[in-house]
Amino acid sequence: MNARFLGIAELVEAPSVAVVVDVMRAFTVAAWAFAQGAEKIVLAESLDEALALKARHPDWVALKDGPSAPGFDAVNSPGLLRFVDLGGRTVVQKTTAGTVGALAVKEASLVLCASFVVAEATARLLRARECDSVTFVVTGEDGRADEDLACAQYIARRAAEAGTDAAQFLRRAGESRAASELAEGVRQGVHPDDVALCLELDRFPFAMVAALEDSLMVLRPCAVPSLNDGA
Ligand SMILES: O=C(O)[C@H](CS(=O)(=O)O)OP(=O)(O)O
Ligand SMILES: [Mg+2]
Repeated sequence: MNARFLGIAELVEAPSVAVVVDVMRAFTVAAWAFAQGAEKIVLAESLDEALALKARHPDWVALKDGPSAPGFDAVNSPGLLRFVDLGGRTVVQKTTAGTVGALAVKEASLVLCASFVVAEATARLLRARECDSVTFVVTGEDGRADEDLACAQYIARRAAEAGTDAAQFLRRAGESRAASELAEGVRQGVHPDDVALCLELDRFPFAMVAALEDSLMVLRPCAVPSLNDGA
């Protein structure tokens, strides 16, 4: 597989296949939202758009990163979201890096949103679709966030060879600036378990596919056949 790793600002043309990586915390949170029963996640362009969507659909759950704010129902924390029943709900998510990265590749023919908790399912979907050229979007810190780059490199390796060991990639993510900032209370809207939850390898068996639906970028879980199913 031909893999390239780009920051959001380096995306000059729409890739064919994009894997948008945000370990801490947008796409760990998104996976937890699906685990808690959410039907879909609308990725909002701005806080104003998130609030406008919420106003139009009062039953939707509006989620932002940083501290909570009027009009929003939840923050971008897996540790907090794992206790929320989202059965059948639509979540609207707006964050600094992850959602921006996904919206930057909305013209791609296949967009996967990923983190360590869905790494194997993401790699397996890339294999199943026989994707031989994949652009990994490293969303954090202008493409230099090591938790995102490590996860992207791990998924790329797993997509090419099933035997890759995750330990060194998880160690890099655990030593990243984002992990330190979350642990030290620099970031807001944080639960003490957030870093550990973001480093849980393959916590969930699904990948996450984003696609345009009526001009909104919508993220949905995607079941991936397990190895035992012959994939
Ligand atoms: O929620 C996060 O961890 C970050 C935003 S900040 O760095 O905490 O302000 O957003 P994300 O888009 O999930 O990287
Ligand atoms: Mg991030």
